Amino acid sequence: MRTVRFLLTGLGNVGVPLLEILQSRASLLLERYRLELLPVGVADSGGAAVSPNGLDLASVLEVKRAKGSVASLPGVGRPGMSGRALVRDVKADLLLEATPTSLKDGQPGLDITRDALMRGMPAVLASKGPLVLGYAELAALSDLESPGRPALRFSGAAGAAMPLVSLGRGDLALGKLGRFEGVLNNTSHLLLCRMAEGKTYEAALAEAQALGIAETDPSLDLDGWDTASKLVILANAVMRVPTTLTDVSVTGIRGVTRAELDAARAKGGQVLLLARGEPLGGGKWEWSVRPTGVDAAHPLSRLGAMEMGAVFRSDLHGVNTIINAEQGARGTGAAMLKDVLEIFPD
Ligand SMILES: NC(=O)C1=CN([C@@H]2O[C@H](COP(=O)(O)OP(=O)(O)OC[C@H]3O[C@@H](n4cnc5c(N)ncnc54)[C@H](OP(=O)(O)O)[C@@H]3O)[C@@H](O)[C@H]2O)C=CC1
Ligand SMILES: N[C@@H](CC=O)C(=O)O
Repeated sequence: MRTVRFLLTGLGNVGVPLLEILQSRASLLLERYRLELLPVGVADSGGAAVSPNGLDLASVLEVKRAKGSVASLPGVGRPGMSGRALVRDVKADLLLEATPTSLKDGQPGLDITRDALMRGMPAVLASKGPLVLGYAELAALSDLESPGRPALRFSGAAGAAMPLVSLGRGDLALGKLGRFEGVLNNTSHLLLCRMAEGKTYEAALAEAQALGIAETDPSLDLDGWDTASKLVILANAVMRVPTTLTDVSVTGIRGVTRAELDAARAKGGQVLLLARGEPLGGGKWEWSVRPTGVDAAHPLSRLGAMEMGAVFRSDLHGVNTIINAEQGARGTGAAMLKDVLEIFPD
């Protein structure tokens, strides 16, 4: 049996289900992969909890379900201890990062991830900020560009449970990729669908928040920036084109009218917040995110309210369309654990 001691920063809609999966699948991990994942440090906005022998998952989950901080846990709580201090001071084999995304400075995830990689600790990210603002730097610090450096994985950041990074980087290897299209943000898609059904914007956003899929700052969803972030991550990691947010033309869903929604539905399609990458030749691509009316012939035209999807076109592999129906953020936790299994293969 192998024991991997891990740190988890961020214990919200993603971090909590991740720990729940670890609890419910602990015996499967042991039986199938001979792997024990031991939480030795966790952090939220109030501080941290640390135990070199392993934290009691039930107590961590109990305090988070009660909306408390792990810093209050008797004996192990460290009020005010930051995620960065956790990575610096606690001996561990792996970082799992799920703090809120900031597209202004990538923090706190960017510093936390950089510190972990520089300490030789592999990192698995759900947060997008570090990748969107620091992809080149983090790739150079990790196995993505520097063989022998610690691993950096981020399946959950670029499409939650939809395995876009694995498909694009792995299964479509050697293909010359053509136009990419994707509905990469569940919250905005749910809002567009609910508005087409006659629901209010506010009610639809409340539904997304109750499901745990809206960003901590939901304007990232509504204004297209979460979609653009995922597109930037895919551009760098899958299309392998150095790309930043300033390369993406971004329009969110706030200006979409009921008439536009009705017109698209009348043609058997719908309005999608579509992320698009268009190869222009010579290694250049055009990137955009904008509400787009698609007709019935489009591969994503029948996407349900709780679905996201993407279309990869490759000269070797043809057209691959992937659609994922998800209920909440649990799939992101599962995607992070898939990344862990990739880093620590049997
Ligand atoms: N929700 C989803 O479906 C998905 C989310 N993501 C990404 O995953 C990340 C987490 O999302 P989500 O769980 O929904 O967000 P939440 O807002 O639900 O949770 C964020 C967590 O981070 C903690 N936190 C906030 N600031 C700090 C800090 N400075 N140091 C340490 N911990 C901190 C919060 O603490 P406290 O508990 O005290 O508030 C909370 O536990 C985001 O970057 C998001 O973009 C990726 C894919 C899907
Ligand atoms: N806010 C995002 C969560 C996953 O990245 C979404 O709604 O898709």
